[in-house]
Amino acid sequence: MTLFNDTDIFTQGTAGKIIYDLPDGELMLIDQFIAKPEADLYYENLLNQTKWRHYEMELYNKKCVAPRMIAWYQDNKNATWPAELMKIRTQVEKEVQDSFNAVLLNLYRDGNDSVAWHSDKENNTGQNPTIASITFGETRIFKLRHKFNKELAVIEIPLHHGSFLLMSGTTNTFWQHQVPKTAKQILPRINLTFRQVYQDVNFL
Ligand SMILES: O=C(O)CCC(=O)C(=O)O
Ligand SMILES: [Fe+2]
Repeated sequence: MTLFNDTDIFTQGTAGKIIYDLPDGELMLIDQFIAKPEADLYYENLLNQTKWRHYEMELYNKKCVAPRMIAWYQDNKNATWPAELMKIRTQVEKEVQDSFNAVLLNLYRDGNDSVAWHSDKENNTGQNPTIASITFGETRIFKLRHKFNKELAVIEIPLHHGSFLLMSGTTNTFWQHQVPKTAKQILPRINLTFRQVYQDVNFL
């Protein structure tokens, strides 16, 4: 017998926009960008309807499987975008006043799933990409560290259900980010990162 829905326990931060005073970058957070009832529906839909798959990558000439599941949509490439993803993309584009043509979906099944330190500046997103990140489900800590100035403290941002984080300007040139593992017993978290890509992305 289920006494409550999983989504009942997902918390949202205090509504509002935070613009971080980030040296060498631009970072903005909007908690409750997507209101709870809607965020709950998106969570259920994306969790159950997405064709999640493993992401294999090469690390030091060895094949590894990333500790999370992924999916990828790109205009004019694979399958058409599901209606829910398109709705979120439109809402994000309206807020950012910019357009995106691709989205990477990440599923962190539990506390063992994570993403290691990296920058999103890849060949196919050009210099200084704008990355718009939406979170549904369990809150996880998003960390940022400066690549060169080790005197700057690591920044820790809890990304709540329905939150929106925007990394722009030179953020991805000067900063790396990660979502560390946690020993806590937690439910899944879904993260969507909308991007503008200039070439075919073949890893997906
Ligand atoms: O899950 C997150 O919040 C970050 C995901 C990420 O860094 C990425 O997809 O490049
Ligand atoms: Fe990233």
